[in-house]
Amino acid sequence: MAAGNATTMDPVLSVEHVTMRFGGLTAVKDLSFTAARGEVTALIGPNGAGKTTVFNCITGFYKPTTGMLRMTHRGGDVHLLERMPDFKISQVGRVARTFQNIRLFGGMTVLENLLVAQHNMLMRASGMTVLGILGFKRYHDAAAEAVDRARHWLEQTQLIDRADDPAADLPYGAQRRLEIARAMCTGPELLCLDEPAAGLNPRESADLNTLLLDIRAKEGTSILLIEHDMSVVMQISDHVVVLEYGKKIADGKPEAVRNDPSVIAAYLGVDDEEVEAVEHQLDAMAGEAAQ
Ligand SMILES: Nc1ncnc2c1ncn2[C@@H]1O[C@H](COP(=O)(O)OP(=O)(O)OP(=O)(O)O)[C@@H](O)[C@H]1O
Repeated sequence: MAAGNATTMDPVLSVEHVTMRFGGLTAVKDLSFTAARGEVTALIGPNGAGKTTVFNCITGFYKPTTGMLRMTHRGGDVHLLERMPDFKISQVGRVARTFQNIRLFGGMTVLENLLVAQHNMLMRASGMTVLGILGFKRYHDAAAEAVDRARHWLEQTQLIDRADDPAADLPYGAQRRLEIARAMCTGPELLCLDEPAAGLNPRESADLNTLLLDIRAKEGTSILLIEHDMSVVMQISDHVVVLEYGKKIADGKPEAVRNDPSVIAAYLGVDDEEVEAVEHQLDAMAGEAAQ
């Protein structure tokens, strides 16, 4: 799917004039961008650019100092995330996330990790335990659905054979997939992934691309991604937003952003005037390599 055009796109998340200050430090400055429904939007930028801070605002870890985070569901319901307590952002806002540093329950089995993720839904079905204790059908149905959903995501992430193993025993790449499975078990409309390819080998990184494209195509889930691995960004993103020192410096299709002089300058740490010379050098090197 093509990157959204701001005037015609169907927005799932609109970040509107968000600023986040920590004391005297402004980590994010008047940031606005839109993530379109059913697309993969990548948030990139050099270290310390403010990417994780944006994620933390979207997912309720921080309340932005100013600005709005408007989540629009498929049915048209609108939720202002900055006004919600963080537990409601997953449950009501239908935003799920993974973390830069994997955060699983290492002592629990792989399957249990996915059932814990559905705890809120099970608690509601249990009438806050009373119906569960009394053995009501509604609770049993919800519990069976939770197991089915967990199995589905274990199959999608190729972890079904490890369902009964402690999560901590999984290899690193499998733990990253389990985090994505766990997030998907909550039925999100927006899946936020903080550096999902970090630490993966090229094969695992390619498998991750396939998994994310499947999630987008089969579930219609919109994805917002922070990623340093440009091969992942360029291969699966429909739309890229670039931050530098908390400010947006580019916003568009991957190929346009990749060739944007201010983005090249931000990544290479050179002034705008020097970018042209650097681009010539890169072109010359690419030409030599092709011969
Ligand atoms: N809780 C906090 N208190 C104070 N400063 C913070 C806090 N969280 C982030 N910052 C600062 O905000 C700025 C942006 O940090 P952030 O982690 O959002 O950047 P990033 O783009 O995600 O970087 P990286 O790619 O290295 O993860 C940095 O200067 C960081 O030190």
